[in-house]
Amino acid sequence: MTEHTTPPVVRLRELTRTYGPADAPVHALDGVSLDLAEGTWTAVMGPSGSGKSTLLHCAAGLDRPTSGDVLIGGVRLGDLDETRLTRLRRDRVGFVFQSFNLLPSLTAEMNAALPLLLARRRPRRAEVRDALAAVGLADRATHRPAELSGGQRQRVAIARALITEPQVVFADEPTGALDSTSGREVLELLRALVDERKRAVVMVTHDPVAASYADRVVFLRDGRVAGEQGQPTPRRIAERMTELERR
Ligand SMILES: Nc1ncnc2c1ncn2[C@@H]1O[C@H](COP(=O)(O)OP(=O)(O)OP(=O)(O)O)[C@@H](O)[C@H]1O
Repeated sequence: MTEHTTPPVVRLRELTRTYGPADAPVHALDGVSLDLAEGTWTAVMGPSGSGKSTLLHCAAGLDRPTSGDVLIGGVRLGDLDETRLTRLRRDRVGFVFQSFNLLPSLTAEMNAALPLLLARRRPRRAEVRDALAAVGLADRATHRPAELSGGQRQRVAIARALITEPQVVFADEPTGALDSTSGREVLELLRALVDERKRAVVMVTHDPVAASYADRVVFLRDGRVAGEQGQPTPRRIAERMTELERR
C-alpha cells in the first residue's frame, strides 16, 4: 500500500541568522531544520534569547536568514525578490501578534478586510461577515477596536489573518496580553482552525498552558533545536523549560 503524505507547508533547512559585527557575532539561529505540516500546530518555546522570534520572523519571510532555506508551499523564499516575497506573504501567510495590531480608526470588518484591500481585491461583504462569524464576532462588525475587549480584538486579528485563506498562520504570543478566559477562547479558535480547516499554525509562547494546545512543542536553546514533545501537557512542558533555563 502506498502511503500518501502531503509535503510540509513550511520547511526550514539548516537555518542560521547571525547578528552583529563579524568579530563579535550573535548566532540567533544556529542550524535549525523543521517541517511543519498542514493540519498541525507547532508551539516554539525556549528561554529568553534562544531565538524564537528570529525563527518566526525568518520562517514567515519577515526577515532573511544568514544561510539555509525557508520553503513555504514549496517556494524557496531566498529565490524571491522583495515584491514576490511580499506577495507570497500576503497570499499564503497569516499573522497574529500579541499586541493585536489593529487600526484603531477602522471598524472590526474593515480591519478584518484589510489584507484584501492591500491586495487590491474588493472584499465581498459576505466574505468579511463570514470571517467575523467564524471567530464569534458577527454582531461586532461595526465596532472599533476601542469598543472591543482584548479577547475580541484578538479574534478580529485572527479573522484578519484568515481572510486570505493562508496555508500557515504565524502567531507571536497571541495570548500574552489576554486574561486566561479570553486566552482560552483564542486558543480554542486556533485549535479549530487546525482541526477543521487544516491550516498549519506556528506559535511562539512563554506559556506552557498555551503551548499544550499545540500538537507538538519544539524547544530552542542558543539558536538550536533542543528537543520536542508530542501531545504536550503543561506540566511536562514546564519541566523541560525549567531544565533549559537552569543549565
Ligand atoms: N536585531 C538584532 N540585532 C542584534 N542582536 C539581535 C537582534 N535581534 C535578536 N538579537 C539577538 O539574537 C538572539 C535571539 O533573539 P530572539 O529575539 O530571537 O530570542 P527570543 O527567544 O525570541 O527571546 P525572548 O523570549 O526574550 O523574546 C538574542 O541573543 C538577541 O539578543
